[in-house]
Amino acid sequence: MRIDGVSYRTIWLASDGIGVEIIDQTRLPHDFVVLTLRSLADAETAIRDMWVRGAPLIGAAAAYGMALATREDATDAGLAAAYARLHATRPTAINLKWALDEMIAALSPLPVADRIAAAYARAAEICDEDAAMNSALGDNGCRIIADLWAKKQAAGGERINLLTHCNAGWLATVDWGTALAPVYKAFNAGIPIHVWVDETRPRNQGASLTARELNWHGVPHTVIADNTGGHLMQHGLVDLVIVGTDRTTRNGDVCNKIGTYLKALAAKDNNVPFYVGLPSPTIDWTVADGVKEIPIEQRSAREQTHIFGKTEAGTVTEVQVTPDGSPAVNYGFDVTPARLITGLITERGVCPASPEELKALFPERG
Ligand SMILES: CSC[C@@H](O)[C@@H](O)C(=O)COP(=O)(O)O
Repeated sequence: MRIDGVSYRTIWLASDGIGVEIIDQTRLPHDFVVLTLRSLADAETAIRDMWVRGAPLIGAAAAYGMALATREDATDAGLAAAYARLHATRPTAINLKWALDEMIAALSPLPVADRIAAAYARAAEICDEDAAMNSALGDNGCRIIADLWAKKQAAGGERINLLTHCNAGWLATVDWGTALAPVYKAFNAGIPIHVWVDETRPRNQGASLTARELNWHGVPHTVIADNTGGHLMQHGLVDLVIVGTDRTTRNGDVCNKIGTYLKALAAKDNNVPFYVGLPSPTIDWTVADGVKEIPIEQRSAREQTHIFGKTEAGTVTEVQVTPDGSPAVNYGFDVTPARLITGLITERGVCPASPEELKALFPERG
């Protein structure tokens, strides 16, 4: 992703070869701030407090967290303690556990003295693999958009209108994004595309992050209140929905940011195709029924009762939106059952959301 002519990933090794640099996503969209993580504790805080967020980026940050941890204690006991601390930071995105397991598999067989270098090497590989998978799934999703555009253009349409929820773009991954990778590929290929951006209360990942990155890339978009999508679909103003996912079960149930399920219901009722973009580390092969089995993160009620914004004077500040004393609850995710999903867009291709089709695409895992 390029910002003001400079190419960025969302996470990279600092020039000293030790620290890990990230973009502080809590400061976006108003301020672009790069932070350096120097310890296991820094990585833990960065994930838990959502300086970095989005399933694939959480996994990449956890991998580098393990690398930082090896500098503090690379023994088996040290690795196990680091695994436990990082694993406890956020419960829903399965990429976190996937990346930690990858790191343990790479490090455990090695002598302790070799583990620091190996940990940094595997973390860098995980980042490269994420970028490559997302690029490939972007190509696969772009073909869906191109087909829809060919039909719409033949019928006299002027542009493709795509709706997305939360931020499943470049900022949620190492590069490209998941739901937004097909958008960037389509835009780069000259397909006229416009994105309806759900604001995504309570943390506003749509309004603050998706809008920010589409804006950086020059993709036409419009931010909408979370409840607007159904109305737009009823009036033919949405050609397709693409969202990301924090965990997809082997049956094809999709867990994603709270509110995704309601968009899928509205899409089904209006015959709007509803797709999910996901790199394969987001599939949890150990889980079948997403509603019953996926742990749903509950975050601080303050994220619901308060909101950040920029004043006319240019100061970023937090204000309270609820009356004093009103309780609030903050579920982070919900599960969209496979029956509501048109297709899963992966790095290997697009498949219906079913156990048989997922297994056929990933025979070595299923
Ligand atoms: C490629 S990202 C897919 C999901 O991780 C994304 O849509 C999402 O729900 C992110 O949630 P967040 O709570 O911001 O980490």
